[in-house]
Amino acid sequence: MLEVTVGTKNRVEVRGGRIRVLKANARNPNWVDIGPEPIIVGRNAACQLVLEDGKVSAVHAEFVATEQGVRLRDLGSRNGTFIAGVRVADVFLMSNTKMRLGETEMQFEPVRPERITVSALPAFGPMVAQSPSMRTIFEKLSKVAPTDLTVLITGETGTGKELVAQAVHLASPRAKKPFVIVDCGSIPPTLAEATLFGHERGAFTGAVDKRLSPFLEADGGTIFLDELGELPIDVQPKLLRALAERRIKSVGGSSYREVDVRVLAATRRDLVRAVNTGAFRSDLYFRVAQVKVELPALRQRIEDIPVLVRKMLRDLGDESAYDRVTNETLERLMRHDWPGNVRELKNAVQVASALHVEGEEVDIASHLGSLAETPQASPTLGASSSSVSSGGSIPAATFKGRPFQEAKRDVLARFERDYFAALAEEAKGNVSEMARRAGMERAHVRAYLRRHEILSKGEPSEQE
Ligand SMILES: Nc1ncnc2c1ncn2[C@@H]1O[C@H](COP(=O)(O)OP(=O)(O)OP(=O)(O)O)[C@@H](O)[C@H]1O
Repeated sequence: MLEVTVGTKNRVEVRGGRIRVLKANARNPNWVDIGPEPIIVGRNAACQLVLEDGKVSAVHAEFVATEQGVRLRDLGSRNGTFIAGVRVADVFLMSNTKMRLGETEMQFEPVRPERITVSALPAFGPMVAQSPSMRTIFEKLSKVAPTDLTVLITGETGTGKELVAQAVHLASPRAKKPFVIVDCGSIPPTLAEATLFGHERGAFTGAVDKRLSPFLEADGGTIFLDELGELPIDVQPKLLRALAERRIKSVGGSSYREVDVRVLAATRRDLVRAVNTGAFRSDLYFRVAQVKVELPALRQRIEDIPVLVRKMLRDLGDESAYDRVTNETLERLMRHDWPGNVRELKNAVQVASALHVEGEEVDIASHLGSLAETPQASPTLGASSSSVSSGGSIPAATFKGRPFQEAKRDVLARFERDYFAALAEEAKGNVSEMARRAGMERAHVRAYLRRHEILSKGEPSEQE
């Protein structure tokens, strides 16, 4: 059994360095240290290192100390980042290097000694991790949580962005006040302002009732702007003003109301690139990203898998089931690509835990991708819309003579389809209500609805 104890080592090592501009007349010719906090270099005055060069993009490149060396990432700049004449996108700098950003020559050198020790935590609220990258993030979150700083959380789908936001709220002095989620990805562009700031009755056609702004609902607490990158460009200045002035005015309203909310935001999109392409305003980006937290994909931190599995089984009320997860299973999990990240792992653990036979192995690996990869239930396998009978037994025609894994996937797919079709009917197509009843996140419910083409003729509704 793999060792999954966390909490013994609360410090990790990263390789740091320093950079400077080589031009004699540079505004800032001094060395800038590169630590575990990213240093953004660009023309925008809010960058940590500002370059006065018309060929440099507003937010051009980022340097950060990692375990592998200082990572230099071009942030989608127009004129590129070059090392020895080669345009680079994402590299690790290990030794003295000269690079060019736009027309600005820069120099990098590693620090001596190369390794910097930084604090790390094995858990933050409900989140656990073993990997140095996540434990460094937990350390950062524990420092940021008690403040009112805005935090921008980025990462692929299912990496835990919403969970981080909840955990930050719960670790803050605002914990007893509301935590309100606004899913910017599902706001129709024409209703963006009314959805963010509320509207008065009759303010526009269709505004039958007054609608309270989520900023007022969250007063004293935290507002979480999920999928911020999807916010329509024309409402971005209004959000920026609201954040800067800490007051809002509803659509059709006559006066401003002060609001006291802490703002957390998340996005799957690379917002910095969106800034460089003009799809996202740089001033709003810097206002929201006072602190940046980039959650690594699960495939980049596979050492977290055992502790996550153990935690998930514990949350399901059966931590001892971890003893029946074999090393082979954990190794298979660690080789998987995880397109759905921690959500995909949680899904597989839940299915494996529900289906496993008492006392036998908990075979999580055979339930991988039960959300993403399950084949559509075959129509040749019986026309009944419910292949799992009310007595719990499955008609033998469903699986007879078929390979076990394939048959199991089919049964699960049919179950998923029937479950979500019934749920959609009960909740009258309201995704938030479905999520509440199913005890799942809305994004997850939406993925199942899309997968099984439920509600595909009409838009799922998002009202709370
Ligand atoms: N470190 C962790 N420990 C335990 N559970 C986790 C962890 N990270 C994520 N999860 C679980 O994984 C699931 C997905 O997390 P979450 O919804 O926060 O992801 P997300 O990045 O916001 O996804 P999306 O971009 O699709 O909205 C949730 O059920 C969450 O509880």
